[in-house]
Amino acid sequence: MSIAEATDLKTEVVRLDHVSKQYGSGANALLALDKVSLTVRKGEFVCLLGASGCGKSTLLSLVAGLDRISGGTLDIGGRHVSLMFQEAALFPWLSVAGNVELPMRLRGVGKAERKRRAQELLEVVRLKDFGHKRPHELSGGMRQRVALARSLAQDADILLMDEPFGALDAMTRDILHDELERIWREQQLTVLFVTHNVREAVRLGDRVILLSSRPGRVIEDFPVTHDRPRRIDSPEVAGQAAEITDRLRAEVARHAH
Ligand SMILES: Nc1ncnc2c1ncn2[C@@H]1O[C@H](COP(=O)(O)OP(=O)(O)OP(=O)(O)O)[C@@H](O)[C@H]1O
Repeated sequence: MSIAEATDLKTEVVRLDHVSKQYGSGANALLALDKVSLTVRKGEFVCLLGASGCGKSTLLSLVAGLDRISGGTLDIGGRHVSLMFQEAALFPWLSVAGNVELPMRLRGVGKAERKRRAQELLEVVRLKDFGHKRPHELSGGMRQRVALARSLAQDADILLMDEPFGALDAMTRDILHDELERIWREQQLTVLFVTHNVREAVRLGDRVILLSSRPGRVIEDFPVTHDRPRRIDSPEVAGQAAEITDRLRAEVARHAH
């Protein structure tokens, strides 16, 4: 690796400094995030973990620019983000290829180039023969692959993923972990990934950031250094997941008192 590349890898692409988010005002005010500070570097895979309602989705929507922060600073340096959710939310009247082409159509990419790129992305997610199908003809796992291809079609600098595999069975999820890890490496993506699932976070992340119960604050930032590709059922992943789960349980119990 050249020095330039090494420096590039250290570039911070997302920086949150004491970011707070309050919904509503007065008696209806709800503090969802409280002075959250975190950075994500180029090429990093960062998982966000926390109890239900701690503000994980709020944090992603702030980074995506879908909502405004109430305090602190948030800087993504004008980079482009794409957001992927638990439900694929594909357009049922468009073919699979049409769904993948859509972000390019909106950007004004010409038809031939769009078709070429959509086919390339369908190959990346291993759906090259399914471009002509309609979303309802696919399984849940296949639909999430299409959603991933559509996210990649946005040519974003940062991929924001909100429990993208939460609705899938364990086996399908396992396969998609492998696929996402491969694509992340090949395409040198930067990923901010929200999950409830501690093992999933350790399986995928370079770091696992634990948020407190509402209002969300960063309570711990766990580096994950096990060799890749990892297996979700490996002793290393299970061991670190148990450690993080204990920390999460302690936090949930603290909040319950
Ligand atoms: N648009 C909104 N208006 C008002 N309150 C909101 C809004 N969006 C989220 N909230 C509240 O903010 C808090 C954080 O919600 P958020 O969805 O970010 O949590 P989460 O950690 O993603 O939850 P889960 O893990 O259950 O998906 C919750 O109490 C939620 O009710």
